[in-house]
Amino acid sequence: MKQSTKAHASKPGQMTGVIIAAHGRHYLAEVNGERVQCVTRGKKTNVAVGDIVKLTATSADQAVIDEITERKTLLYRSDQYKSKLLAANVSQLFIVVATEPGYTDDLVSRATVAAEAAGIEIHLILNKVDVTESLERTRERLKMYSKLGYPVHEVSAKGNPEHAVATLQPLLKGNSSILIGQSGMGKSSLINLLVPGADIAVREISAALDTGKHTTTFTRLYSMPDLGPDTSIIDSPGFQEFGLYHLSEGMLERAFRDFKPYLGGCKYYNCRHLIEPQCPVLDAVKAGEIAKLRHELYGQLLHESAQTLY
Ligand SMILES: Nc1nc2c(ncn2[C@@H]2O[C@H](COP(=O)(O)OP(=O)(O)OP(=O)(O)O)[C@@H](O)[C@H]2O)c(=O)[nH]1
Ligand SMILES: [Zn+2]
Repeated sequence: MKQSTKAHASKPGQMTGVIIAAHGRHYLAEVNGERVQCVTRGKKTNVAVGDIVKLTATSADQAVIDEITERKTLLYRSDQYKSKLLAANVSQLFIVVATEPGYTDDLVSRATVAAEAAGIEIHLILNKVDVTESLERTRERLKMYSKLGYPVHEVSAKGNPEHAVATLQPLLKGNSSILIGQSGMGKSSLINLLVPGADIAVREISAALDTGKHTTTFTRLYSMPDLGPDTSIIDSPGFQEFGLYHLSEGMLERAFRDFKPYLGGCKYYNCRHLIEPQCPVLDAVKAGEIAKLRHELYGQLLHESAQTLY
């Protein structure tokens, strides 16, 4: 999106930075390669990792956030009560799954729906392909996603790290990406391969934000200057749930890529594709063209969307 330079011209003393970590109302921004602690004005917590912000310095290494510049994308989750910003301005989402332990289709599919709704490209990474016993079964399960057009990249962070880097680096180059995954899939192992020094950076960020022992519970952004000036990767904590209460009915049906060919053909203009007669979406589920799992998740998300209290 083109932005008028005038609207975003900096005031005297103002700096532009990117938010690289967030913890409560405390943020860390990177400004010309330097880290600056910053806070919002008032009680606002509407800043996300990846946001480009205008800052005014309050001391040598502290600042206040004046303005969030227009976001290209915003990825978020939500529960009944409020939404939780995951990342701003990312162009692609990598969902890490593994041969072992097993991943949950419900969570993977919810992540795809969130990304589709936000206009973010989706890739899956199948890690631990060295675990051969469960490889074929996992590949079979993942066909549901490759059929939707989401690329699945096979790697082994531990078994063949060079291959993992060679596979993923070209995909990251020039893009801002976010990695998500359930605990145990090997996301940290992959981040450490892709971002040498990530461990040290996490400790430094944690100290700067004063998060104490909770070193892995916050989202952080790593610039990857070796891959170009606009390359970055966001690491987010593992998750057990992925609420999407914020998506309206209309947004939901469009966020299911598999529904697209069938939308618009329903007998009733306000068809919810649940029990209505003459619904091509339901026909496609019956015919096996849309996976049952995906349609069930759609039904569940519609239900959640009706429960929103905010
Ligand atoms: N066999 C095998 N094990 C791996 C591979 N990658 C990671 N692991 C192991 O899987 C376990 C989990 O890896 P992590 O990188 O900590 O996983 P994570 O997804 O960051 O998990 P959390 O830190 O719990 O969020 C560790 O014991 C790793 O050694 C792989 O390619 N093959
Ligand atoms: Zn319908």
